[in-house]
Amino acid sequence: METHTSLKAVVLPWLAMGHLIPFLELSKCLAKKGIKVYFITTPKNIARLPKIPLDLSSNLSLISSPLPHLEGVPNEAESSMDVPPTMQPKLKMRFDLLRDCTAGLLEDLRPDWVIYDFTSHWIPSLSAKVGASCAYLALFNAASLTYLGPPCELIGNYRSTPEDFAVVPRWVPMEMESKITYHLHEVVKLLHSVDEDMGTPDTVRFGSSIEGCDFVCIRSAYEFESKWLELLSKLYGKSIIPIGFLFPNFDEFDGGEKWVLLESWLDKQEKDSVLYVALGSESPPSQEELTELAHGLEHSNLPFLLVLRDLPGSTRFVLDMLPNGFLDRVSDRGLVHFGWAPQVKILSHPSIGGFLTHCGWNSVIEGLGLGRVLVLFPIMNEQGLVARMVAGKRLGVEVARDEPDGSLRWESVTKAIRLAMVEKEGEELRANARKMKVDFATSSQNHCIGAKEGKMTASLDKVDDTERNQQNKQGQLGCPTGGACLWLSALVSLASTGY
Ligand SMILES: O=c1ccn([C@@H]2O[C@H](COP(=O)(O)OP(=O)(O)O[C@H]3O[C@H](CO)[C@@H](O)[C@H](O)[C@H]3O)[C@@H](O)[C@H]2O)c(=O)[nH]1
Repeated sequence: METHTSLKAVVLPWLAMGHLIPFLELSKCLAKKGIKVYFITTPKNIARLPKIPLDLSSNLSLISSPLPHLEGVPNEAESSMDVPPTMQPKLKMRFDLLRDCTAGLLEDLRPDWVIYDFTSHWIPSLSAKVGASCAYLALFNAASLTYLGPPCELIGNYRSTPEDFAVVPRWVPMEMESKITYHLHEVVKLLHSVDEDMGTPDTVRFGSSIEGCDFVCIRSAYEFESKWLELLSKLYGKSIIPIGFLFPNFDEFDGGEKWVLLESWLDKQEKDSVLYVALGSESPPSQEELTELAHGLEHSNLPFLLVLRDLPGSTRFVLDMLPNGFLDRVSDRGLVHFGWAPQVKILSHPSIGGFLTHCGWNSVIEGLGLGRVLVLFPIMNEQGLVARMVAGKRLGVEVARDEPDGSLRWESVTKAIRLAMVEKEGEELRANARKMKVDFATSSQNHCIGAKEGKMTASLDKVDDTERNQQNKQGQLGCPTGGACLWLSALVSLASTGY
């Protein structure tokens, strides 16, 4: 195995479980390659992460960086799952207060590379000060990122009305025949959640992160969305490295006592019979959504495992938001789990057949990576775009909502669940999803077939630095300069050879 013992990388994810987990997976890959990795996050988030495998602990250090206080954010809130959606922008402002402390750490650690998330769009200038190169790790898929647009569009915020967002963007060529766009009601909801006084908008964070980096790593693969990856590279004017799906190793997750109970219930169910229902870490359903979801599950007459968490900052228990008598009526075939659930372990159980998901990219990867057919139930962020992409690939079915207001009826929930899980017309979806397990497994093993099959790997070793720089300027190769290429080639070889 090729190793890179002299290289150091600092990794700085956003404070959200859906970001901490894949950043940690990438860190583990790099540590396996002999790169010394410093993973920076807050104390509470460190405690939430799976244990670092012993054989990697000498190369992978978790650095605890306490969050400074910010008025209006509870001191104990260290992750997006600790605050309601309305407080997310404030949590980002609190995260921005880590800038000085991060600058100090970079001075001390003197890394070759910094790998950062969209929230820390201030990393490129800090990296430059210590002579480090930087890579932005994008955790959306390429189709969604393409829809969001190039950095100038994101920073300029040129799309301003809901209607602007409900059409396929002008930079997506007609021949792509894309149907990936937001529904009007999704945009209205998104725009309502943006408060002008809440610091740097997400669009600017995304745009500046893309603009400032030496290259973009993306959690996807060429086999899955080659056309989107190619278009995105053109749009960004720099190359992007699809690093594969970073599928988490579920053996490393300690399910604890919760898992013992869940497993014993799952063991009693028939193979492929149970629908797993979970809505991620930061997308709480509204009262209307939860009511209709519960009635939809009830009327489906199928076994299910529903995961719910209390809304952060709310005085109301989520249990009290369920319809009266629901738990009793479904007790013979449904289990409701309250609190954080060992999701990857659950999804890997043979009795799980399908996954009703909010379409967070991690959940979609985890569901498809285990061959589960998806029932697509987007709630916020880019999730509507993910739902349309996955439905377009015939890997799942989206729960229909009423236009124009996006209201939900339990009948649509029941219909989508039954189609995906048992109806004859859903057989193609189930077969396609099962096949994805094989595709994702191969891709995870190889850690980014995309890069292997793409132009990057081939080009890298053949061009010298001058040529690279020229190509880089033209946006053809996107290879960072000088010694940085060493690290990049480590990443690319990691991508192409697996570990
Ligand atoms: O009870 C739980 C809840 C979540 N998870 C894990 O937490 C992660 C959740 O990630 P994801 O499914 O992507 O959901 P969110 O964290 O809610 O997603 C945020 O981050 C994603 C990646 O950027 C975006 O696609 C979403 O829109 C955004 O809301 C996954 O690994 C889950 O396995 C658990 O293990 N147990």
